[in-house]
Amino acid sequence: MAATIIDGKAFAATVRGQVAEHVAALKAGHGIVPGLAVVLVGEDPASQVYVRNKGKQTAEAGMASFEHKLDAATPEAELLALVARLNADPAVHGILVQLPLPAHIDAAKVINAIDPAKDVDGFHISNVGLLATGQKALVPCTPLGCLMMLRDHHGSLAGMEAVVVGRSNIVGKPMAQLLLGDSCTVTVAHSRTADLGAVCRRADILVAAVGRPEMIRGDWVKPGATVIDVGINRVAHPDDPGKSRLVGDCHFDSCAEVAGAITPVPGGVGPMTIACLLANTLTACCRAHGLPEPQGLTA
Ligand SMILES: Nc1nc2c(c(=O)[nH]1)N[C@@H](CN(C=O)c1ccc(C(=O)N[C@@H](CCC(=O)O)C(=O)O)cc1)CN2
Repeated sequence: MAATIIDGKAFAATVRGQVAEHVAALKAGHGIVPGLAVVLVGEDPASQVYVRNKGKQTAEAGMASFEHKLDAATPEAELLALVARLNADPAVHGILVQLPLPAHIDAAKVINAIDPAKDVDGFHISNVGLLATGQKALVPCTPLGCLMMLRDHHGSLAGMEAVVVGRSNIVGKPMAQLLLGDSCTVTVAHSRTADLGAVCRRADILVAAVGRPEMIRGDWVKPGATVIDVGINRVAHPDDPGKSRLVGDCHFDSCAEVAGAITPVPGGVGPMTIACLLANTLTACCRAHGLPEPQGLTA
């Protein structure tokens, strides 16, 4: 294996430490405690784990954590009423509705009901538009985490050729906007791109967010490229089909033989998602109170 492993778990701990320092200063200097409200509808096991971790890490950073767990059959109107209450609550600076939502709820309607200034997921159409037009926005946490890791590894990204594989609203599209903002030359590819391998081989920075286990293999990677694997896919264990294991969208061993640097799964992009959620909550709090934003924790 030739590649440097980009340790997202360690980097996320550093980011959380920086957030905690800012939070302590806000408390000491201004008596302000940033607050994050997380809303979970239903009992999806993975979502329950993510929401529990969000609450724990929010409290560890010194922020106030408000958890709202609703029954899977909660009517959409009830969820919208909760969002309206959180929008009006001055102790809440960030609101996150855990996805996916049950099928009877219109996720876009709920997301767009969140006050954009409290939309720490960066999914509200106002934040999407602000990011797309290069204005100050709240930025989706997973692509923000990828950008932080890339800046940390490379310094400047200007002039680099970036290929993002995946076109989701949560990762692919905002990732492309962020890389453009850092002056990369950006291609957005996807599962139906013609000769996807040849497109990927152009990339100095290859971001895989296509949701297909181990689809990208080493012969699609340009020698020395930086590979950011956003995929989190649970697959059967090869030695014991009764057990499962997590793999990314990249075939780690073959990609690591060719890449210059690569994020592992688990322990790469995933932990950065929650660290950036804390960073966004801090940013939203500072903006709400007209205070300077933390440096290095925003796009
Ligand atoms: N409202 C939102 N919903 C969802 C988001 C989001 O950003 N906002 N993202 C994902 C889930 N997610 C956070 O919510 C998330 C996913 C994965 C991880 C993580 O740390 N993964 C670990 C592995 C965890 C495991 O063992 O299963 C890793 O990659 O190392 C954190 C957060 C969908 N919903």
